[in-house]
Amino acid sequence: MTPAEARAPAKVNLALHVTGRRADGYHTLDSLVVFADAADVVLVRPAETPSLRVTGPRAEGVPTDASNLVMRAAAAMGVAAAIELEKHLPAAGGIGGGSSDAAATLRALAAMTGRAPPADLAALGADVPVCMAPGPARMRGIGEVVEPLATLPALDAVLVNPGVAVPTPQVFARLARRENPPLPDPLPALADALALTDWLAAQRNDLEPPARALAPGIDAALGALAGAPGCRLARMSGSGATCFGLFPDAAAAARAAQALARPGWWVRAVRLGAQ
Ligand SMILES: C[C@](O)(CO)[C@H](O)COP(=O)(O)OP(=O)(O)OC[C@H]1O[C@@H](n2ccc(N)nc2=O)[C@H](O)[C@@H]1O
Ligand SMILES: Nc1ncnc2c1ncn2[C@@H]1O[C@H](COP(=O)(O)OP(=O)(O)OP(=O)(O)O)[C@@H](O)[C@H]1O
Repeated sequence: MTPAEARAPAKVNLALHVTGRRADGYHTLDSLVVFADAADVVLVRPAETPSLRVTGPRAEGVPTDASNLVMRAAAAMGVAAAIELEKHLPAAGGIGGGSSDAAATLRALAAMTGRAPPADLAALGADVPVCMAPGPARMRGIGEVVEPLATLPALDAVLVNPGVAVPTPQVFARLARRENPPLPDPLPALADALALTDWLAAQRNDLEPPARALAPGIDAALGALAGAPGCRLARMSGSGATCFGLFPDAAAAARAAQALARPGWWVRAVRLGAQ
């Protein structure tokens, strides 16, 4: 067995409609998901006993014990491995840090051992199924129903995390309304980035109002993005607090990222949906 590496790209919910709640308390979603060219990196090596080392610029505060989702992913595959997790993405940030790391671990361990990943991916986290093959997708159920959208146009964006960790369960618990309209079915044909952006403006992230009530820093991030020259749409991803702004091209996104930089904020110009 030789070591293997996998990238764990940031997940962005371009739209996130909460459509109901199941008897077990999990919410049903209808979400348009894309991935960014900003990522954590997972490296796995064969070992007698499982171990984890967390490195990188965003390692602080990330669990290094069995509660880390990469360790839970390895345990679910029944593989003992020495894992190195290089953190670049803010944790508890609404861009699937833990879920994308778990999915990357499963891909790396599958490459290292030849074993198949476990069948019940959602048991590791509702975002793990969509993170298994990172690409544009419509996600439904509680996250286990994933429909790839190969033709979705790529977008130039800026991600802003205002430095507040927002626990996902608290955001769902504060929803004023659990039954909301789903995305249109089927989705319309969206020829280019501008058509996609215009259409997205009429969709929602239903978790944005409860997250804003919990973490006022989100208002500041959304306001700053919306006021950046060229920004066509500013919205929160997942359960927050990371927000994204959509821009006409990579140069406008890069200029905005530079202008938005401030202490305590994580700001990145990214390309969404072009993996
Ligand atoms: C909000 C999203 O980020 C949208 O992509 C995800 O659905 C959250 O995915 P995740 O972080 O992998 O979520 P999990 O770790 O499975 O769940 C964390 C908590 O969020 C709530 N949760 C999550 C997903 C879902 N469909 N309904 C929920 O109510 C539950 O309280 C759950 O205990
Ligand atoms: N590999 C990991 N990276 C980051 N956080 C992790 C990891 N494993 C476990 N955690 C824990 O999970 C919690 C948040 O996980 P995660 O980063 O997936 O949230 P999120 O980005 O808000 O997810 P989502 O976009 O699905 O709402 C944190 O409290 C953190 O302690």
